[in-house]
Amino acid sequence: MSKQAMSLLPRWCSRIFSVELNGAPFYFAVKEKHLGEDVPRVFREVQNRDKCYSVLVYCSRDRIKTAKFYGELKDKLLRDLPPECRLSPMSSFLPNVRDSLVKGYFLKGNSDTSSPIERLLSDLIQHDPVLVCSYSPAEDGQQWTQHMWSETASQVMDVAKGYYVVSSEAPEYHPSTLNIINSDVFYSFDEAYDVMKKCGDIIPEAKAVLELLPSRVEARNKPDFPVIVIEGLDATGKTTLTESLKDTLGATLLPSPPECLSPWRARFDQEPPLIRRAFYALGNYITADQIGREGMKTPVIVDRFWHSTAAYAIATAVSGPVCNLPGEGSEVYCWPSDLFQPSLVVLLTLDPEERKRRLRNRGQGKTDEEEELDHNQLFRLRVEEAYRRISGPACVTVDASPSADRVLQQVLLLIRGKCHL
Ligand SMILES: Nc1ncnc2c1ncn2[C@@H]1O[C@H](COP(=O)(O)OP(=O)(O)O)[C@@H](O)[C@H]1O
Ligand SMILES: Nc1ccn([C@@H]2O[C@H](COP(=O)(O)OP(=O)(O)O)[C@@H](O)[C@H]2O)c(=O)n1
Repeated sequence: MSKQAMSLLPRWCSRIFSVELNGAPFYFAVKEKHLGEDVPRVFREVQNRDKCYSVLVYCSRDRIKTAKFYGELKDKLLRDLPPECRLSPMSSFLPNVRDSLVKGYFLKGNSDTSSPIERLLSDLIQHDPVLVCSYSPAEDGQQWTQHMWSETASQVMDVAKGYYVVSSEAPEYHPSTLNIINSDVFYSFDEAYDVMKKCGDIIPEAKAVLELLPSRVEARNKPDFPVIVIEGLDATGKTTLTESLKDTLGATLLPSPPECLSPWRARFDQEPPLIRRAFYALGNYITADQIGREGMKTPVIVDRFWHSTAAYAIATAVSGPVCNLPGEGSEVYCWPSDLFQPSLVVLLTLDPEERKRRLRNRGQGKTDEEEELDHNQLFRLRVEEAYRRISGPACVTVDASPSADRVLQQVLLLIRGKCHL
């Protein structure tokens, strides 16, 4: 077993494991002895002949490589595993301990598929940063045990001792919230810059992005004119409103991410969250630099800014219902201390049905496939709630369902009240 895998072991029995089945997490722990505890539900539903496995990707010191590998692992498993094998997202963590989350997959196969699955896992453990365990019924037939695999120079074998798997309560903090800071959301220019810089060797476009960045985050004077950010989900009317505000106020309109990043956006959208989110975070600093210049001449309207970066990142990192989000007031929702703070942030909200209607009218209604609807609904609710929880500045919610002109008037009232325009 590699040194890095060994480093996960000392607190192995303090770790909780979570398997996500149909979007719901099932938690279990491992113990050296069992005292008649319940068999975890994940295993209770498994048929007699079935065998289960877990593949966890442990974090090497090279975060970029780990993030890339995690994304590639899913593709590899889906491609190479027998089609009957069921693959579910899985994680292991120390309850409520920051940065303790390791992610992976839970595999369920039957006796017909165990040989090809085990061949694939043997190959993985020898070449990649993974920790593999298999799960099978214990001798008494009542309990299930976890056996950790170990790779030696020539073969893969079970570590002799098995651990019993027992049911575990849901932790206070949803596991996916443990690693958000500086992996999904960046709270300073330097943290995001560091990720982009390290990407330079494997993603040539990262170098081009670095060249577009302001040479340093300058402590500019506050712009003379107000800076107003318009936020909201796709099709809530941001483009319509920002164009009208620009004309009405004689303002400069800046999109975020800035136009200079457009050629690279599709490229970074394909990357794992660590890299993708660093790209968007850096975009805000470019926009902030532009705000600093334009805000000396005219009012500035910004189409999306840090609220979007953080809210989408948090809502994607966390799965399930809104209650899984980090609680209100969590440091996760704090504004980066080195990022320009706008005078006003307006969040446009819209009834889901009306939003869908506007998406359809714009000719982009194809994402609303029935089977995805539930998932999207929860995602939408998480984004909106994360928007509302972000502070420093917090956003002011405006109902975007009235006519475009009435929404404009409503926002102008807010601007005049807050920014003395
Ligand atoms: N207040 C409004 N009432 C009705 N339709 C609107 C309103 N604002 C925008 N729209 C229409 O809804 C669609 C989405 O608006 P858009 O401004 O492109 O949203 P976003 O920039 O937030 O994606 C467009 O077809 C637009 O004409
Ligand atoms: N400042 C920004 C703007 C967008 N984004 C990301 O861009 C996506 C939304 O872009 P979009 O193309 O749907 O935006 P619009 O079509 O609404 O302008 C979200 O996934 C956000 O994560 C960001 O992270 N930071």
